[in-house]
Amino acid sequence: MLVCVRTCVRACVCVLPSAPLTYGQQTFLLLYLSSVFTGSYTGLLPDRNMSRAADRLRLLINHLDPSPASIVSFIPYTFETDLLTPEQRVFYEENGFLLIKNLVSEEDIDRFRKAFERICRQEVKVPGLVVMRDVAIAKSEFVPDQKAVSKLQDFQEDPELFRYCSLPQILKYVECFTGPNIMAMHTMLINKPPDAGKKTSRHPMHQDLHYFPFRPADRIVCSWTAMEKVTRQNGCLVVLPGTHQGTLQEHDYPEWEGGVNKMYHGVRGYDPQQPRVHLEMEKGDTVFFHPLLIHGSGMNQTQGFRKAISCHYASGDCYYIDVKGTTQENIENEALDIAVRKYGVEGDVHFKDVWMIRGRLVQGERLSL
Ligand SMILES: CCCCCCCCCCCCCCCCC(=O)SCCNC(=O)CCNC(=O)[C@H](O)C(C)(C)COP(=O)(O)OP(=O)(O)OC[C@H]1O[C@@H](n2cnc3c(N)ncnc32)[C@H](O)[C@@H]1OP(=O)(O)O
Ligand SMILES: Nc1ncnc2c1ncn2[C@@H]1O[C@H](COP(=O)(O)OP(=O)(O)OP(=O)(O)O)[C@@H](O)[C@H]1O
Ligand SMILES: O=C(O)CCC(=O)C(=O)O
Ligand SMILES: [Fe+2]
Ligand SMILES: [Mg+2]
Repeated sequence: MLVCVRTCVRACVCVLPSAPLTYGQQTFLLLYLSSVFTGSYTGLLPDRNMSRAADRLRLLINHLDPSPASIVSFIPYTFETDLLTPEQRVFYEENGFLLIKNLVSEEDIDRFRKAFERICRQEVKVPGLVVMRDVAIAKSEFVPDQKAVSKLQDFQEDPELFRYCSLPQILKYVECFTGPNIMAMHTMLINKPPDAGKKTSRHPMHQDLHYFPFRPADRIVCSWTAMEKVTRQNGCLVVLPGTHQGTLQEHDYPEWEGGVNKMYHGVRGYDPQQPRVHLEMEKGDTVFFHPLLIHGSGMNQTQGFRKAISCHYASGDCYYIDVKGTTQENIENEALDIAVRKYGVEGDVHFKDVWMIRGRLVQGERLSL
């Protein structure tokens, strides 16, 4: 029983037997729950919900004896809505991702592709947009423009591309993870190029939370939509199921001979022997994943550019944290260097400002982000 409580802590409350727990088991569970609620656990609740959390804890305590089964509805990773089936909720709890087939229409994806091409042809100028070239291409000789782009970052000011972030069918899922107040914090269109022979088209295994100076992690989710069929051949997403239950790890540039793209940090000491899952997807399929889930993508061994569009969402009542003195300090410094160059601001700019100015409300109220 205790093992069950410890390993499936988040889901355990939904599988607790209705038989009364022993005194020791109750103590363990209560200690665990209170560490969750007081924030010593990574998946802590937002500050402003503390009093509600305390009420809930009191409620749980009252319910524990004699009937622990009455705390059935407490599943912290997802919210109860009419959308997710119990199987889908449990799948996300256990694996840290959820794949929904055929969520975005062909028509929408074709429109995003056209908007992307207009940007590559430099027919539109989008404020704040970062166009990234693959490091192998950037360092080689002339490459025609459309083919040189490996990633668009920060398309929040392009109305057509940003439509992706507000698609009602996406937001309905996002709400299950963030709750009703939703901020689009980071936008990306990835145009993974055919590998130029140096394996630079790989994206090292990482946790997206490394880049984010806001919490709680459990109220952040990424949606990633395949804009065409993605396979192991053209470098689909690779995930390590269940790693979202761990903590944020140290990230660094991997030591790759052929070079690594700017800011492509990987988890330090990545063990390639760990069981991984390749997420092959059809055009329009969408995966939602937790920011602690370790993921990356392999090299693109085809001649096509593998396209995907994505957005990171966070609950409007997430709050910023100071990452000084944490494992995230290295990415903060890099991001601030780029921000100083990009926005031409000196001195008093903070990591959180870089996020605050890019975040956009897509549903409900903008609270602390
Ligand atoms: C305000 C922005 C700050 C941002 C902050 C915060 C975080 C962003 C990530 C959020 C993450 C969310 C989730 C997880 C995401 C994981 C990722 O995807 S991380 C990777 C994201 N990558 C970036 O954000 C990189 C952004 N790119 C850039 O800033 C630029 O494209 C650039 C790499 C700085 C290149 O600038 P540019 O001026 O356009 O390029 P050039 O003048 O041609 O080259 C200058 C110099 O840089 C070399 N170079 C070019 N491309 C690359 C590359 N891809 N990788 C490494 N180096 C590159 C180029 O060779 C030149 O070098 P030289 O030595 O001077 O010749
Ligand atoms: N040292 C490392 N640090 C972080 N991530 C790594 C490291 N080495 C490989 N990876 C990542 O592991 C994932 C798997 O990559 P890789 O290209 O080796 O295999 P694959 O494409 O999944 O399968 P295969 O090429 O065998 O068909 C990719 O995300 C890759 O970037
Ligand atoms: O599309 C990919 O290759 C992975 C992108 C990714 O994980 C990221 O940018 O955070
Ligand atoms: Fe990522
Ligand atoms: Mg590969």
